[in-house]
Amino acid sequence: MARFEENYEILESDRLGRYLVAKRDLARGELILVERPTVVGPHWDSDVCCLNCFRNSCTICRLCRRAPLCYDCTGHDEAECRFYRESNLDINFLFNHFNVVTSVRCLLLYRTDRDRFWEMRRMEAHLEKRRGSEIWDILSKYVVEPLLQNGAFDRVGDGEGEKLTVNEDLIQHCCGVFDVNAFEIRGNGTSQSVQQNCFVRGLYPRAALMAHDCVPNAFISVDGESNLRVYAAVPIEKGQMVLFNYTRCLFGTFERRAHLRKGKYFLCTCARCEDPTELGTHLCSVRCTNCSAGLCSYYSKVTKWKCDKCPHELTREYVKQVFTNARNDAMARSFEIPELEEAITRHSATLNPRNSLVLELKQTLAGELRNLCLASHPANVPRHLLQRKLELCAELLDVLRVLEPGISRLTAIGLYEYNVSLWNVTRKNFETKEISAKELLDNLIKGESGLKQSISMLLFEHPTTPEGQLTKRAMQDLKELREEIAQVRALVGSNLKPLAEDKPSIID
Ligand SMILES: C[S@@+](CC[C@H](N)C(=O)[O-])C[C@H]1O[C@@H](n2cnc3c(N)ncnc32)[C@H](O)[C@@H]1O
Repeated sequence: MARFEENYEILESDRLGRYLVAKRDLARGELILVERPTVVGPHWDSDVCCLNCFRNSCTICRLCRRAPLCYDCTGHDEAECRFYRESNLDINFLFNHFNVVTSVRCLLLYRTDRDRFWEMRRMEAHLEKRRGSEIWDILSKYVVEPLLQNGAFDRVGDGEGEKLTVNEDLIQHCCGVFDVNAFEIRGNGTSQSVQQNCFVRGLYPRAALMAHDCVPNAFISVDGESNLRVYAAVPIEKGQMVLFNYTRCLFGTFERRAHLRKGKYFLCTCARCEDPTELGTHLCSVRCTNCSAGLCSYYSKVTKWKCDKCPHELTREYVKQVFTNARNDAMARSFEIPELEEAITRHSATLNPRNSLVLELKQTLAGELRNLCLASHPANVPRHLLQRKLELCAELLDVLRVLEPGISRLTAIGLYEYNVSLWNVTRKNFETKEISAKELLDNLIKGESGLKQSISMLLFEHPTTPEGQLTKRAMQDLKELREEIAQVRALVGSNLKPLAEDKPSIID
């Protein structure tokens, strides 16, 4: 891994703490670093699951007689097994207190890898900001107390010289380090069917040094062995910070800032957060009630909702009400297409068609249309629904171009969905003779180019993740699309007509 050190250096400032900076110009898609995890473990709030693969557990380890395992796994980490075996913990301890698993793993580093233990101790946990907070009290009850009351760590460090004093602050530090720094691990190689309520996270001390920005220039992927790779999403010049988005790209500024303040303990002041229009995307803007052509955005310096077309200002109460209405609808999540359409129309009128809450409804709608297409043959899906999916994807891609430039998982998915819909709509238009064979060919070629662009981004995803599965499907689609292009090209070339009647097989 040493060779990656020529890619970045670690700097430090009062505001950011430690952060990564490019040591040389990095090209789009270039690998910046690879890191194996210091600790991988379930979120403290997860359901009981296999300690080896995080799938549903149904048995226990034959050696320590405490660790939950699944049918396929015969053991778990050796040091962890020894720890539970030698402890005086009740046989049901982990079933009653599964919340402790990841903290125990952090503490066991003291036995297994002292350097990594001290590295973990050095990581930012925001202990003082968390002390006495709601999360502190919850973790005291569910993690700290079970470990201290049961004397679980009385013997850690025995036989290795120094004895580790495990107290409340140390356990809270382990929890804080995970909350502030850990990356989610989705469907890694050993946990293909990770159960719904087992949220697995990994600690990567080097990658965790990336500072946050709401428009990142780097992205990550995690492979089947839980190794994490950091890539440049766009070209990064020497001396620029390597920036990762800690929160959700399509959240509006209020939600992003709240999420970062609550979970990462800082107020984000990036260019996107400081711009009332969110770089022109208007994700947080509300339609003006005076001129209706204008959009009102929040100017935090003067604490006012001001219109961009007229002198009108909205009251806080009004804005709060329209946001609450839309949030309630987004949370209620009706999956009926007509109801989603109705909610989108209603909230577009008060917020705006690109407001993050409306976009959330649109994403749900696009997902429903996608399910419909998957459940039936494209030929049976009404054209107006395919056309609607196209519009929704195009709108989402427009926003992503600004907020997640370069290589992006969301863009890759959007491009895939857009181009598959384009393919299907084009076929239908040709079937009904609304377009010529030449236009069919042009659109198929356009779809091929979009699909290739999507695959070029999806290829960064590990095969066992949902996006990895999508890559496989997209490659198969590309193959079929190319075959179809070859057939249509031959027909256009030989000038056969009328194509729709003579060659229905091409579009079936
Ligand atoms: C994952 S850690 C990053 C490493 C950390 N800077 C360190 O020294 O260990 C996240 C923490 O870094 C700081 N941080 C990261 N990005 C920031 C930003 N854009 N503005 C302010 N603080 C930031 C915050 O303290 C945040 O809780």
